[in-house]
Amino acid sequence: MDAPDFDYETNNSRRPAVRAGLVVIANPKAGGTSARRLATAIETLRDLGHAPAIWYTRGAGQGRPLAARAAREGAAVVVAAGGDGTIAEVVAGILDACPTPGPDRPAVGLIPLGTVNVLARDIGLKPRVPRVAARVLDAGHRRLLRPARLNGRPFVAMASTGIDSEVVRCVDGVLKHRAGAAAYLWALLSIVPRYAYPVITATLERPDGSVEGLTGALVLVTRSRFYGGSLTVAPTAEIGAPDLHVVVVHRPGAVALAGHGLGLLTGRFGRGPGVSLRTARRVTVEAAGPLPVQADGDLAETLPAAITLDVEDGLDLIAPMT
Ligand SMILES: Nc1ncnc2c1ncn2[C@@H]1O[C@H](COP(=O)(O)OP(=O)(O)OP(=O)(O)O)[C@@H](O)[C@H]1O
Repeated sequence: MDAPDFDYETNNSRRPAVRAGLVVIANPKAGGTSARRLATAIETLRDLGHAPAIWYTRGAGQGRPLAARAAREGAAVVVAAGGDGTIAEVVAGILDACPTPGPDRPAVGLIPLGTVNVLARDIGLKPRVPRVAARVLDAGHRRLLRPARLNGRPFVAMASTGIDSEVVRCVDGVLKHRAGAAAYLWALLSIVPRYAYPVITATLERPDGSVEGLTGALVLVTRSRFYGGSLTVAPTAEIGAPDLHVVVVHRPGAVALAGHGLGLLTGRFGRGPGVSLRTARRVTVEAAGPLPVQADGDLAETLPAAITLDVEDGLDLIAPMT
């Protein structure tokens, strides 16, 4: 991202959240972000009568304490300007500051400026159209967002382990910044010839109280119906629903992978054999080794992992009217 258009000292941290109402937590390193787009969103908000405070992150993980501070200072809406990783940090910060549901818990808003932006796409908010994002924030329509937790850490779109977490581990940050989502495809193509498909076990606590064990080469637990942009992976998943959606890809190998890729592109993913789709309240994921786990596009953990959903974690998300 270019140097921010805003005066750093004036806009970062000086304006108390309670007077600003809207606090924008901006990740200046989010892929595809440009200072111009963020500035357009802020200008539009100001034209609409808002006086947002802009707080830039200065490093990975900073969105969480900044959002917690905004919530503690009385912000009505904490806006994540960035991608899914930034949204997850902002949500985590809000939940840190306001662990009990109630009117004091601020809503979360989005200015989607990331590389993939799964959550924004899921709610019908086009990435990188800053004026529209600002108008959606101004309109203030709310819907429920229930994040899940990966070993206690909130995520908003999905967590997974298998070849896609290896892709996240290997993706070239510079290429991601320049080429966007194509960098993930490039990383995938470079990994496929040498990838040793692991055996991953997922133990699901189903909504009816039963327990089911599934084994596969890739396990994905999602809040969103979308994957990698707007590709439908779990058609009945809903970001406010009280259940996790679990996708287990059973068959290892490049041919099976190509078939699943085609299924995603044609909207037929999961209809054939080789994939299980389930709902669950809690998922435990294990493998023989410490495989990487990605959450919302960032490396988050290594196995073993427990993925949970607590209905108390729900918060309002400012979203377009559907
Ligand atoms: N100032 C910063 N410098 C370096 N990294 C940062 C900074 N602020 C945030 N980050 C990290 O950048 C990571 C990626 O950010 P984010 O998810 O917003 O963008 P993205 O990866 O381009 O988008 P998406 O997740 O939608 O593909 C997050 O894990 C976050 O912790």
